[in-house]
Amino acid sequence: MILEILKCHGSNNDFLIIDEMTKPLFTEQLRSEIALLLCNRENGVGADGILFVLGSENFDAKMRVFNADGSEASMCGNGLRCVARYVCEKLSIQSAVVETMKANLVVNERESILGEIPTYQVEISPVSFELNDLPLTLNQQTLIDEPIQELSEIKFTAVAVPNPHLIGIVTKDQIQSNVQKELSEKVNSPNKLFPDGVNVSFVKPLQKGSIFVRTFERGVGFTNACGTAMSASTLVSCLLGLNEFEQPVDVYNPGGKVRCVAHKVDNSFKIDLIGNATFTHRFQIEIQLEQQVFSYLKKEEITKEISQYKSLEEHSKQVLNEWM
Ligand SMILES: N[C@@H](CCC[C@H](N)C(=O)O)C(=O)O
Repeated sequence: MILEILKCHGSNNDFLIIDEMTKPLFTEQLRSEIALLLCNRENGVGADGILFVLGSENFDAKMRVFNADGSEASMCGNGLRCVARYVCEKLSIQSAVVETMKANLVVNERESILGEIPTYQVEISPVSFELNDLPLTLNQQTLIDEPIQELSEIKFTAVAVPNPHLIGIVTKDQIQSNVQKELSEKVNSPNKLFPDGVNVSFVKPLQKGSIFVRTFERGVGFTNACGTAMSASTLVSCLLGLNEFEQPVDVYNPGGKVRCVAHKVDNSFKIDLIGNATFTHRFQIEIQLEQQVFSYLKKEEITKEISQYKSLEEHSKQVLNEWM
């Protein structure tokens, strides 16, 4: 089978987009196997995940997200920005609704966050602090800024947006230590607390209106950034009084920077995630699904977009050098 693949990234969290809008091409099992084969950084194309873009009966498109280990996730914030751009450009529209596993989400083209970098805003919702929704097996209903005794002394907040996140506000020393890796590996191996695993973020407040977030992603490991994690971290920083609801928060990450706005209406929450949607490569591959092998027929690097994004990487590095 011959496949066209678009490689893209949001904050250097990179994905392969496979277009199934005209008709579904794969079974569930095959999507998982393709993710394992193509995301491999040694002998695959290399990516943190695959975004399958499908047609939708009631909305503009549907997104399915598979992690590099072949597991499916209910949501992907950085990936949704890339899918937003893909769908808007394909349908010649500036705004769309994309169906995801648990919600139909509004996405919009936005003015660039720096230079001419293509920028999209996506809605991150639904949000739940109920432990059953992650799931996190503890004898309580929610976990807001509290340590989990079995894990560590760090205080965590557990939130589903709707994929599961564990967010800890930490010091610079804790970010630079091995603690996050050890703890994340524990909760993403078979364990009683998080039967489905969890994305673990360490958050360092920088100054009012800006935070740094580093995330160990379920199904991948440390990535340059995780969009749902940065959204969840912004929300938690507002809930704990470090930042303000309805005000933009600059979220720095090892791959760049995004802007998030957390909204609270009565007791329900949602977050806007605004950031780059950069297309870096176009590939045509021939894939033999039964043998699980592939070869390249065409490779094209989109150099203009790769160099446009460098300005944001530089800006982010400079800011982090000042503050961290
Ligand atoms: N990188 C993504 C999240 C991808 C899914 C996550 N690893 C999970 O399993 O929940 C993002 O940008 O949100």
